[in-house]
Amino acid sequence: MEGIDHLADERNKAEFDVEDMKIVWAGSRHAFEVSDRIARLVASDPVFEKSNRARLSRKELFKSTLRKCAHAFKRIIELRLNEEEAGRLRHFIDQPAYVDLHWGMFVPAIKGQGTEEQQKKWLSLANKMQIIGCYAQTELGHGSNVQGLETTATFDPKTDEFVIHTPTQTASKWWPGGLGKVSTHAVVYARLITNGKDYGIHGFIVQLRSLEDHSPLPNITVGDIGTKMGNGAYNSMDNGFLMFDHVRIPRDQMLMRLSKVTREGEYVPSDVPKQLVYGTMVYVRQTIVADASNALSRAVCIATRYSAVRRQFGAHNGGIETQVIDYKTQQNRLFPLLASAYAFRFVGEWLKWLYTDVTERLAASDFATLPEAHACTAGLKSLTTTATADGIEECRKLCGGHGYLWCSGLPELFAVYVPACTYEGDNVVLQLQVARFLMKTVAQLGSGKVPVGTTAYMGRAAHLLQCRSGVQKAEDWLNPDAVLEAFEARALRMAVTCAKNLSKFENQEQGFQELLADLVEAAIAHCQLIVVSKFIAKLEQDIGGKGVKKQLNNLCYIYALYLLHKHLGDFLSTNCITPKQASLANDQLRSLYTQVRPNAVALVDAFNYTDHYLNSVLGRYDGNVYPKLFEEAWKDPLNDSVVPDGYHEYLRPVLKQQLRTARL
Ligand SMILES: CCCCCCCC/C=C\C/C=C/C(=O)SCCNC(=O)CCNC(=O)[C@H](O)C(C)(C)COP(=O)(O)OP(=O)(O)OC[C@H]1O[C@@H](n2cnc3c(N)ncnc32)[C@H](O)[C@@H]1OP(=O)(O)O
Ligand SMILES: Cc1cc2nc3c(=O)[nH]c(=O)nc-3n(C[C@H](O)[C@H](O)[C@H](O)COP(=O)(O)OP(=O)(O)OC[C@H]3O[C@@H](n4cnc5c(N)ncnc54)[C@H](O)[C@@H]3O)c2cc1C
Repeated sequence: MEGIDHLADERNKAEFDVEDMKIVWAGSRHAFEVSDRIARLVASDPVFEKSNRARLSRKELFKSTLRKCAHAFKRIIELRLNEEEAGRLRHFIDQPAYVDLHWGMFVPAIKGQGTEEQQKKWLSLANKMQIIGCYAQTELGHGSNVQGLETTATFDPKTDEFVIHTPTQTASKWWPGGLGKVSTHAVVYARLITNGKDYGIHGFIVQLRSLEDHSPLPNITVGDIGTKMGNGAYNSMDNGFLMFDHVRIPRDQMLMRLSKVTREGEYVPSDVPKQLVYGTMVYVRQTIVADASNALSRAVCIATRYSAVRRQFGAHNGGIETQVIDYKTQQNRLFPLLASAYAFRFVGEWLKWLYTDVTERLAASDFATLPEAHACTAGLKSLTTTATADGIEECRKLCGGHGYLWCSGLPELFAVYVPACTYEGDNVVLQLQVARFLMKTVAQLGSGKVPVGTTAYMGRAAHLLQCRSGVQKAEDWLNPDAVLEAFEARALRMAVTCAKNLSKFENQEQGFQELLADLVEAAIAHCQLIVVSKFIAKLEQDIGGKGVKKQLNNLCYIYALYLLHKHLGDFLSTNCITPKQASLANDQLRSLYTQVRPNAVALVDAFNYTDHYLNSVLGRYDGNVYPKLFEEAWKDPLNDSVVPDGYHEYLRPVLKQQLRTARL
């Protein structure tokens, strides 16, 4: 029935003020108001309709994406939206597109690596979208191993130009988003060669297509790499391939903020760490962490509302059946994901602060915190995207059979999200960066250098290596010190064990390769500690609103104790806790699930998602699932006719054949 809120009873049960929680989730009242206004603007504009995306051919989908981007740009100008509002607009349009790479990587790469003069020239064009750019780093043969890239940029002093060339097939650029069909320009990463010497990977601005008719410029071969996983999903993006046949660009199109090539061809190395050439990746990894909570909360919102609507078993004497959300198994799968969504929100906020802080320090030539910023962005990108991709799939299963329908919103969300485990650095490769950072930190313990920031706990090694948890009853697991100590001791002990095992190898690099799997586990333990500690730190802030802090407290301990339960092997094998304490943690977890249960629907309402953004029949705000599932089914092209196309050619002859055979 239209107009009825099938989830009203659930909403009435809530023990906190949802409106206040919306502000906490958004980050501030201002952020909430901007998001709310822009989400409604998108939802009410027919050009941004997306419910039929799965039924479009790739070409139709791509053209509709171009239309949406053009319309969005028009609205941004008409409504004079600022940068923040424009970013929210793109977010709520919710269709991967070339603009993501233009604004998300091309512009930041120029900002981070271009000189002031270069920024002035290129950003004024890019900001008005008079040129459209992408980030062309990955090649067919190398993605993770950036130092292994093969594209060359050879300086020609005769003409004061670089010659950009693709020497082999594996050197072809492959994957850059926006490259395939749209970008007029790219920041191309290539090996800089001058005076016969290879100086490694540097960034160059290269024009790819004519600004008159969009055709590729001479000696450039460019196209789309093909259809990707899922219907709709990431197929709105033109990930591309690109080959150069001795393409010439002026010398001043090398991004020269960090290092330079003079008119004479002399290479002038940077007086800042060369790793700053990777700065765009640090920036984007930070935004990916901030985005993980968006994707996970969206899936959790769908699964929670549907779990409250769906009933199976448990009816007695003709009574009403049990809501599946009341099964402890459902809660044990769903509530840790709800808690993770909030946890990732807060760690994302903190990482944004860390990124801003390191950027300011770099501007003042203080490079001390760069390794930590790299480790945190890499490790948290890996941790949050892995958990989010797995979490979306778990939400699909939590919705039973109907979760597998495209109109549940979950299959497409998964297909769009899962490459986040690979792009901006494969998640295992990134955890190995964290492991290297941890091994360095452990090696320095006792040298007088005090670990700071996220590794400060390692400075308390004497205590953490021998302490035993003091937990004696289930409620003790709600003590932040008890939780933090267990997570710190586990992370430190795993890192120290790896370091000890490494020291048994004569060749450290060989040892590192041998211990890769353990090192990744140690890195994950360290990153989980960061998330837990930032959630606990959030609770120490002044959070107002009726009952809001209590709910966040419950979610925080669900997150921590669920991790403890999931990684029990780590905690027990490192003697951080006893089996009895593990069992008490489980008791506490069950109690927290009971406390969250009446608030579950309100906790997902606090995400403030419009039905347009969710695009899910199962996650509808009003919970009116069943009639809408039918409506969706009737819309399917297969139901356009009662007898399907192909009946006369392929079905009737078979049926007739069977008839004849049966008569024999
Ligand atoms: C909401 C808005 C969102 C906008 C964004 C839209 C998203 C759109 C979706 C997709 C876009 C996708 C884009 C891409 O995928 S772009 C390509 C990304 N590619 C990668 O991430 C490659 C992964 N590989 C690497 O990052 C590196 O090569 C490495 C980390 C694996 C290092 O390899 P290695 O060979 O060991 O190292 P090096 O010799 O190169 O350097 C070692 C040295 O440098 C330190 N270091 C490495 N990376 C960084 C860094 N980023 N910052 C600072 N320092 C770094 C490393 O720690 C070593 O330090 P040392 O031990 O002290 O020597
Ligand atoms: C949707 C999508 C969008 C993308 N957009 C862009 C873009 O805009 N611009 C761009 O330049 N690139 C882009 N990429 C490319 C992306 O950055 C790379 O695919 C990514 O960095 C992973 O590199 P790879 O493909 O070389 O993986 P590989 O390194 O080949 O990984 C294969 C396997 O090897 C393992 N492995 C690799 N090295 C190690 C190691 N040292 N130790 C242990 N295990 C290892 C990995 O864990 C993985 O299991 C995109 C990719 C995707 C999927």
